[in-house]
Amino acid sequence: MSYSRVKHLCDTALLGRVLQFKVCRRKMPGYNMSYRVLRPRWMKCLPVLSSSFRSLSTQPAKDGVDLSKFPVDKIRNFCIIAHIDHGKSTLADRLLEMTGAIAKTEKNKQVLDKLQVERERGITVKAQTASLFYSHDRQEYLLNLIDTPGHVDFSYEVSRSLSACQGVLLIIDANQGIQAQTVANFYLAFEAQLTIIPVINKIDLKNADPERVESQIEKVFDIPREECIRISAKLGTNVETVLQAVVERIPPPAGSIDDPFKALVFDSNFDHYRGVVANIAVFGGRVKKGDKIVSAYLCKTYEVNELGLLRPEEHPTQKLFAGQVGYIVAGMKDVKEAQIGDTLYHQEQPVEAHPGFKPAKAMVFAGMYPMDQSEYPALRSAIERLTLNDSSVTVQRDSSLALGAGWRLGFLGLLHMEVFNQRLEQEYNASVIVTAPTVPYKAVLSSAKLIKEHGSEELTIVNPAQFPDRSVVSEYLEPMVLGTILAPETHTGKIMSLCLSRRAVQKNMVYIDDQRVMMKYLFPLNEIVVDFYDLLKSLSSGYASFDYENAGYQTADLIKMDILLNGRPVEELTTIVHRDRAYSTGKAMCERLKESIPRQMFEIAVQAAIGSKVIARETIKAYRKNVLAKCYGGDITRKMKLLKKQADGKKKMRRIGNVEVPKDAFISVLKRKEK
Ligand SMILES: Nc1nc2c(ncn2[C@@H]2O[C@H](COP(=O)(O)OP(=O)(O)OP(=O)(O)O)[C@@H](O)[C@H]2O)c(=O)[nH]1
Repeated sequence: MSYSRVKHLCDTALLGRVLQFKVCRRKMPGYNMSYRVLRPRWMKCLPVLSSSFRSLSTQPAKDGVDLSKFPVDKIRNFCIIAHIDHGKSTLADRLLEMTGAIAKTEKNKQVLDKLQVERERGITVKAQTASLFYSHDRQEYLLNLIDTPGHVDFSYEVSRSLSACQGVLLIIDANQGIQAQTVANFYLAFEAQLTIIPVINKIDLKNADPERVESQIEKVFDIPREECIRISAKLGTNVETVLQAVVERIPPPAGSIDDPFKALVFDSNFDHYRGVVANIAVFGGRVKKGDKIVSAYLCKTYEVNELGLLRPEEHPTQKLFAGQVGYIVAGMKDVKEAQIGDTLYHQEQPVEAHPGFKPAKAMVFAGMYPMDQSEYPALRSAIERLTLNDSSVTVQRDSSLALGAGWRLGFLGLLHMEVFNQRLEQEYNASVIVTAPTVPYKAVLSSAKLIKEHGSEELTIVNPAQFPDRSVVSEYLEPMVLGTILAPETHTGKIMSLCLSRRAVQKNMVYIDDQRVMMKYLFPLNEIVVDFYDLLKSLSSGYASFDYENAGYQTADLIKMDILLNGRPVEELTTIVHRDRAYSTGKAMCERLKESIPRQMFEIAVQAAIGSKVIARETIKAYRKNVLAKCYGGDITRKMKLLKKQADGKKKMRRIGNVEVPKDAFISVLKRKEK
């Protein structure tokens, strides 16, 4: 068997089955077995093989399960939503263990957080699906669980996942109580008209106060306290009640097996061997291997090569039926073919397409360039594939004088941008330069010529280098967000002054109980995007939480500020600032750059300028060789001559010297230190 064939089989889990057979025959533990049955040439596949084995060890039962025995009324589709770190992934682990989807071992921790970046950062960034088999009242149920991220930057993942569900488990930490993302996630589920089951987690903690949390839930969400379930996901306390509540309270999906086949693509990723793997929610009918299906988006026909359940690893089955959630591989080789939000139907039975998802609104834009222009094609394909898995990123071609051809990418927030960058490096081995992030400003043009050129009076500016001059603009607009802050009452003073310093306007303030306050502020997005959350956390000793939603645009007095290194403008560091902030921002950026740029053999002048007027300056001193070291005593004029020669040399170097700006300086220059 050839190497590529083995690899292919591993990926399609066929080899997994062959090896499983051998494991059973020789009665050996699956893990070690993999090394024994391999021939030396196959050893190269070990990483892939071991992951196949891991998946085998995590899904012992229900091989070849007949999904037709789960009619729609025996199916429940639900999401787990919560604020960051309230225990979604831990509860998902318990549910997987209790239903036998994974083995109960120490190693099986946060199994749904599969990405390296998720494990390293300890956060979920990607929603993950797992199908569970559960018996209740002597009836077998198929439960499809979707674990979602908690951070505001990934809320698009949450809203998409909700479209495949009829209910949610809203997890709330028994110690921290309701937090900003709890409120935001509650409203997402509420607007989608889903059944909400409040689950109070971490009751094992010493400071847990489930009573208080129940009162908060009653007050803020108007859900009676009797509906709350108290659990400890870590210890498994009362988790069985959660499963029962899922079956009893969440309605089964609508749709019938007799309807024409209709499925919504709610997520997808790219596999090197099989092409696009789409996660689907089947709204009606059934689909099987070999069926000819059509993508409503492109009107292209495909043949189904593989389909199955996610448990949480792929688990191929023969068919998928109405109400079920699973994956499908249909020979889509191009990333553009798998649009998230697309509808799939049978070739002979066209159906009305699902309206799809509202496109994610990018909040932060940054330039992304290859380290070396020769890496451009590889980076382009990496970005295309990663954006398939993360459809909330917008991509536009861009180029810069200094960095060559690249892209301008739009993200939902700074963490989203950092995670995307990290995934590019870890999953695609791509090394990139990311420029200073900016928010999408708008300019209302007054020049008829420009209006004609752009085809509209309003111009959105995602690249500060293209900021139009005041002379051709009647007004500038900046994006606003409505921020929600939840914090202990004792910290409100400090939080209010932080918000004021960010040009925020208070809209509302209510007590959610006798200790915690919920405040609403209207912020200019630019003021919160880089470092606001970190500062809020640090000045509230980690107790405040923050979430925001889009609040349109407002007129603002904006100007473009250039950063010059030795008199040369660095286009990638150009920023758009509010006029009142220009001096303080310019000064802070120069100071930050002074800290981030390493000293070189020549002096570097770091300047911030508006037009031709320099508003701030810092100097990075040159390394200096002691040219007088060998001059023992002697005439002063000789010393002066040596020093002058050195100074002339430095001047020349400074003129021709190229200042290298370190990669991370582009973001760090924008972070402000709060006094
Ligand atoms: N004491 C205690 N700790 C818990 C419990 N449930 C979760 N934790 C801990 O809380 C931390 C966060 O848990 P996660 O499951 O990663 O939380 P999450 O909500 O999935 O986090 P994000 O995906 O980042 O939003 C981990 O250190 C868990 O061990 C619990 O019932 N009791």
